[in-house]
Amino acid sequence: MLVVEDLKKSFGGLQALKGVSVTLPDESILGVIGMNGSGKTTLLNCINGIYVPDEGSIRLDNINLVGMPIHRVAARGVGRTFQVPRVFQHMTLMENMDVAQVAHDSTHDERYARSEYWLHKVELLRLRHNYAEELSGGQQKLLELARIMVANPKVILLDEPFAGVNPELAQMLIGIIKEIPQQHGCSVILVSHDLTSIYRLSNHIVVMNEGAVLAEGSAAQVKENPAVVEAYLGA
Ligand SMILES: Nc1ncnc2c1ncn2[C@@H]1O[C@H](COP(=O)(O)OP(=O)(O)OP(=O)(O)O)[C@@H](O)[C@H]1O
Repeated sequence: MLVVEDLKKSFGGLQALKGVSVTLPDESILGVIGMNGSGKTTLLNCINGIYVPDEGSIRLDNINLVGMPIHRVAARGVGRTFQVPRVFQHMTLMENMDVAQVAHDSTHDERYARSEYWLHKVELLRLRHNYAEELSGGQQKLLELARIMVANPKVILLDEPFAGVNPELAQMLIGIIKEIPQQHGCSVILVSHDLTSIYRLSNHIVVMNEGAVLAEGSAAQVKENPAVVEAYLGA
């Protein structure tokens, strides 16, 4: 379980997170929505160690991640994708997948099989010897997801996975994300402006507004919350 408590982060005079608390139970999907600039990406950046929060705690299975460098947070089982995918452009897809498993105590054959499994899942296996730079933007997002999943994470943080992805690939992505908690024992924090996908996928939704949690609950609860409708959905 990932528990974030009272997280605060400022950039100069701007308070991007004003005391945010969220809980991600095991094998679940937490959707995070909110207007531009409400602090969603900053929350992810604090969780995976890109930023050190000013205050608050982030505990994964009771271990505080605050202050850990990014690679150690990753080694604890936190995977992350970005709004603009960060794959290794000048490596082949298989090399990208292999790099993600360097810390793993497994044989070359085991790593190869896992790489093939995930590339097959995201329907990129036929391109496994191509360079990542040859992929479309949407395919790079799929590769990035495959690359974090091949490392066998406990928690993945997905930042706008559907942005810039064509509808067909987005449907495939939704299907893959949906089965990750139960099939792979991994929880998901999903940040997206795509409300339809958020409502479809999330067990619980947090609505952020100006660096704070404005509301949370099920899709139905969030949709009916007057504060949410006024501040966000009705905007
Ligand atoms: N490194 C940084 N330096 C200065 N300000 C930053 C930095 N990162 C984020 N901010 C500011 O913090 C606030 C929250 O930004 P953040 O990217 O977390 O919002 P967001 O909800 O993810 O927005 P969007 O939906 O547009 O991606 C914004 O005002 C942003 O300009």
